[in-house]
Amino acid sequence: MPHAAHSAHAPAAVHAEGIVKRFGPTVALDGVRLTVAPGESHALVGRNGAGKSTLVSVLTGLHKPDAGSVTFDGEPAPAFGDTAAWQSKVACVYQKSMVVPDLTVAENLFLNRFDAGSRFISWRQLRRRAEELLAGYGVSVDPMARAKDLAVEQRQFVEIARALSFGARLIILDEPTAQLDARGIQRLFAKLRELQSQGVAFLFISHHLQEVYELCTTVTVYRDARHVVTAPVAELTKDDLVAAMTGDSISGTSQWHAPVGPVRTEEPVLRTEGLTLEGEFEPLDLEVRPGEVLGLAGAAASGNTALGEILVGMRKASGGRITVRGREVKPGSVPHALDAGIGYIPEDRHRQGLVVDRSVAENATLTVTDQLGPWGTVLPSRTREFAQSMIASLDIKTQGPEQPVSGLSGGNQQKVVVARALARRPSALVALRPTAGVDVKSKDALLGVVRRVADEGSAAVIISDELDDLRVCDRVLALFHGRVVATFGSGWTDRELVAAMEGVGEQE
Ligand SMILES: Nc1ncnc2c1ncn2[C@@H]1O[C@H](COP(=O)(O)OP(=O)(O)OP(=O)(O)O)[C@@H](O)[C@H]1O
Repeated sequence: MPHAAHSAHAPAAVHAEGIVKRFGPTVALDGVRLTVAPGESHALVGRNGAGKSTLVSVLTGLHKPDAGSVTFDGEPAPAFGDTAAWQSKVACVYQKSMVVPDLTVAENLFLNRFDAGSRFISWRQLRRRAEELLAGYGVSVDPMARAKDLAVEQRQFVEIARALSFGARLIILDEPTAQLDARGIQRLFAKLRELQSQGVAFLFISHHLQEVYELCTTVTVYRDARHVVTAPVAELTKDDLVAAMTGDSISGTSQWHAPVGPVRTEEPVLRTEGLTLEGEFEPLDLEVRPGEVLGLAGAAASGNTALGEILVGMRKASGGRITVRGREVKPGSVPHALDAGIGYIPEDRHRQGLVVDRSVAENATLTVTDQLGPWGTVLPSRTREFAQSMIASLDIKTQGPEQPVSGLSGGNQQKVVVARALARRPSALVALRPTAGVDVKSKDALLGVVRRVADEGSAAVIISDELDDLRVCDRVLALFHGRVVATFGSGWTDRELVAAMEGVGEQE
């Protein structure tokens, strides 16, 4: 090998040096570096807006840096715009799928890959080639299955196999576990370790520091567009890592539990009676009192998400009813749920949350325009003022209320979604996995806001499988296969709650 003469080590899978990237007045990357060794699993962590996604765009050829250099395997990165050449070096598996849902796995694997000479490729041939390719990477997925019918981690395997088949030896995973349950995560990690042993390198971006410790050997921290530290994971405690991310030393907050308050006797704000959705969850009577945060814990297919979607009017129950402060809510209608006082923090900001080309201020006030001026007029000053208070209380990193939401980092966009839900001062706040994609420190701030909404007399429901989300709850119901299998006060241990969500908890 040409490089071997110079170094005992193989050249880095990727080496980036002095990378600068500006968006107008924003410096998204300020001379950062990153080196990932072959076969290494390297974590990149940082708070929302630190520059992680921007670096990924630079490393995958989507953004041209204003300064700096990138090499793959010791060779200069391909020319900007030469997509095929970039594909042979690196690929990123995003939270949002890049596969075409209606096509089969085989078709997705070979999409845009037939040269003119192979126009008449037969289905049988396509299938055989797909089978070989998948088997080559130890991926057991039916090549004839439609992509949309795959489990999330199977879809990720297909995307990884596709990238490797182009020759890439570096795979970037951007929050890959966001939509996976505990078993899915273990299957994904097992596959990543197997590929790593074959020399494939991974750059792993996650706000779940626990996963960083489980999977990665090295970690790099960025803060405010700058490189802060690169170190073996084993040499940094979780507190060190958080301190590097935030620039100060905070600790212990994630272990915080809601204090045990007095038993509340007021009439419930939110109540369900016999609420059910056939095939999703069994009839359920819930009562959430003023000042209470109720957690609905459950893994994928537990029914907790369907229940949340019914509470906020996105789906219609097959039986039962919902009342807010004694008033029945018309089923299956988001506007009616809003009118009844139900505020909603959705899970998927890309689809349900925002009008991305509008400003932070406009998005934050979308549900309250009737309160921002007399007779239906919207006073810009009032809108700005309201947005500014939200930016401060949720710590939204933005140039100001006028900045389009499209220019915010993912986690900061999620905070705008939260601001919008809070704007109406809802009687009952329903949050679906509210902190997905939000950094550790903002997570605490955001959950603190939910807690505060309740403390001021509203009811709140958090639907999640994230233990940190559930820690702020006064009471947690664990759902498994559509049934409540356990109820916890605020003193549960991680083990017992996880066990209940996995269906092995003690029955009540
Ligand atoms: N297209 C864009 N236009 C303007 N500003 C942008 C654009 N993309 C990113 N930025 C800004 O660059 C900075 C870095 O954003 P980036 O998305 O890289 O952060 P991140 O670390 O990935 O955050 P998150 O954890 O929230 O995803 C932020 O201040 C963001 O507002």
